[in-house]
Amino acid sequence: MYFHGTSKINENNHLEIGGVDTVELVKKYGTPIYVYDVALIRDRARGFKQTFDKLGIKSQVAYASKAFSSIAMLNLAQEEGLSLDVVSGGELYTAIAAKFPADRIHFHGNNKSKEELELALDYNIGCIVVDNFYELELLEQLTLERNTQIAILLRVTPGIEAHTHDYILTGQEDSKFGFDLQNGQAEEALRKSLESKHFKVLGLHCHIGSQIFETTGFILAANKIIEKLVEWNEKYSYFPSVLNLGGGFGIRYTSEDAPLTPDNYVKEIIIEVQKQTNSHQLPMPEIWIEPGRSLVGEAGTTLYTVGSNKDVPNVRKYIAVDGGMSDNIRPALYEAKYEAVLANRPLAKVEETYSIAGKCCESGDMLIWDLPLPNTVCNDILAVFCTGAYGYSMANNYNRIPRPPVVFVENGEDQLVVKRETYEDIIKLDLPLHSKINL
Ligand SMILES: Cc1ncc(COP(=O)(O)O)c(C=O)c1O
Ligand SMILES: N[C@@H](CCCC[NH3+])C(=O)O
Repeated sequence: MYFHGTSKINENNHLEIGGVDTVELVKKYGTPIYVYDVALIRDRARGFKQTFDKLGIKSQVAYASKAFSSIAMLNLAQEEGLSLDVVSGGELYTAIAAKFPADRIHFHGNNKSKEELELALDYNIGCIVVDNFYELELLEQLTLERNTQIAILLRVTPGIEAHTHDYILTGQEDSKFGFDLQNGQAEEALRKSLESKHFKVLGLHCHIGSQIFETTGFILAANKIIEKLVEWNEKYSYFPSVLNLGGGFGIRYTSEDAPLTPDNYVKEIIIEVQKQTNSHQLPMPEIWIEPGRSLVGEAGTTLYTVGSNKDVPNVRKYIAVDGGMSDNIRPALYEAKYEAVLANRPLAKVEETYSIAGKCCESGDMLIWDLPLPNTVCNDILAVFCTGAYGYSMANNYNRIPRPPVVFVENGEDQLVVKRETYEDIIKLDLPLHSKINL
């Protein structure tokens, strides 16, 4: 049995997280419920930040809020001195509502709308990561109308195929994201940006993919970028002050995963950039990174109540929980694997193998296949580990199932940070037929 962060078995023989008994949490808040181990998030944030500080490298560690965005989460990111990566008007709006310092917000996205860019300009955010020529033109027009200047990074695709699931790869040549580094697009984007007096071109950004366990891909990407920068420095006398190498640092979902620690992920990358820039007698740029999953993924645990079961003799035993692909779509989307225990009796003898079904009307709504568990009965509490990234943020109302609440636990205290959705919430945007209500 593997426990993340502060999770452990307590004197009541229950799973405890952040000093709080999960069985008590279920009594208080019901199920399903996402529980976040705040100390683990702080620990990860400090791990990344301190590595840069110890090496004396100017940096920004931006939390990729797509992994889990809520006002309290952004407050926590701010408390830990992180910057923030947002990728939509909604994520930016959450940052504004959380009063996140504007100058530390970076705005991503491959199809930002005029309204989204205007919101970013209104709030005067730290920088916009420009993804394509359409956006470059639109942003130039908007800054011209406002007679203002905005800091930008150019997102480039370095042509790296990182070893991960196809759908979460982003750095390869055939990708919807960014300016291609090899075919001249990135250079053209740089030239256009440098010509505009409305842009302050901070530097380049790349993100090679997600759930990556090795530093090789990051190093390769950095090298390809620096190679171009050397060329561009000669041609345009331009060298960036910022090199943003994105996120994507892998975490341990199951025993098959062997992640590095935050300092190990970034140390090698920093050293390589230092080596390359030194060898070309160029200044060391600030290094920015954007971890999402590695900050919050292992900190999240989802608690479910076990309900029905079905035995298919000689084939499989199913047990169903009171959530599923509506609160965790990753198994259905990526065949993602998870580990789980019974939170109310984690030490009970393992004597069965169950497949854990969700309650949605889809055969593919399976959370875990072939999970070894004790004899499990209705009302047992199943704790699925490592659901903190892309769980709540990808939750949905399929079958009109309300989204679960989010509770933070730390030092023996629990705090509700996102309320449970209600049936009223589910229908609140609906209008009856013939209502004749216009926008
Ligand atoms: C541009 C960018 N930055 C950061 C991230 C965060 O990735 P992860 O959660 O894997 O760290 C992503 C998602 O893959 C991304 O697309
Ligand atoms: N949402 C994905 C990863 C994509 C990250 C954003 N580019 C996941 O759950 O693993």
